[in-house]
Amino acid sequence: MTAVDFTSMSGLELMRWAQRDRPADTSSIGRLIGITMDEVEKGYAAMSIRTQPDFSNPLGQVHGGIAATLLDSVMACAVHTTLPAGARYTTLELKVNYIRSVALDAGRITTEGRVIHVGRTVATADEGKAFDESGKLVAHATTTCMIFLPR
Ligand SMILES: CC(C)(COP(=O)(O)OP(=O)(O)OC[C@H]1O[C@@H](n2cnc3c(N)ncnc32)[C@H](O)[C@@H]1OP(=O)(O)O)[C@@H](O)C(=O)NCCC(=O)NCCSC(=O)Cc1ccccc1
Repeated sequence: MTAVDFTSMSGLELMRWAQRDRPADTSSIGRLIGITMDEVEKGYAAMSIRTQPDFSNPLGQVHGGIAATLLDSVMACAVHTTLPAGARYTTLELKVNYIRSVALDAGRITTEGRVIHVGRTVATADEGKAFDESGKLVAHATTTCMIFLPR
């Protein structure tokens, strides 16, 4: 397998690589719960997931952590698409509103994230939105990310 030099890729190049070429057996939270990276543009990302019985909370609906994980991921990746090669980042804060419960057999949940602001040390994103298969909004979110630019 050819080694990939992540430090030489811009955030957008890295996200496009992750969408297109990342080996399916690479360990990640995305692989564990089945997140698909559907679209990546500068300042924008879209991801989806198929609901499964193991997502159940004790109330018999999809656990809120699934939407939170998707929304955290999609907004952070949207931020990442704006960063130069070698920059790192992390989520500082995440706020999720759960608008509708998601049934375990709901099917595919799609999410989108859009960047609002990218500064030297802080980035914010919103329009972290999650929709069910009928197009109904099930959750929305905002985030603040910390950026570590290369020295
Ligand atoms: C019900 C409410 C909280 C408030 O709704 P409002 O905004 O005041 O009402 P609105 O009239 O605008 O209707 C909006 C939609 O809600 C539906 N609906 C309304 N009332 C009821 C009702 N009484 N019963 C059933 N459904 C009701 C209504 O039909 C409509 O849908 P539709 O347009 O027909 O398709 C809603 O926002 C919601 O379900 N959020 C998701 C919460 C969620 O899933 N959290 C994550 C899981 S928690 C977790 O995992 C943590 C945990 C771990 C371990 C153990 C335990 C927990």
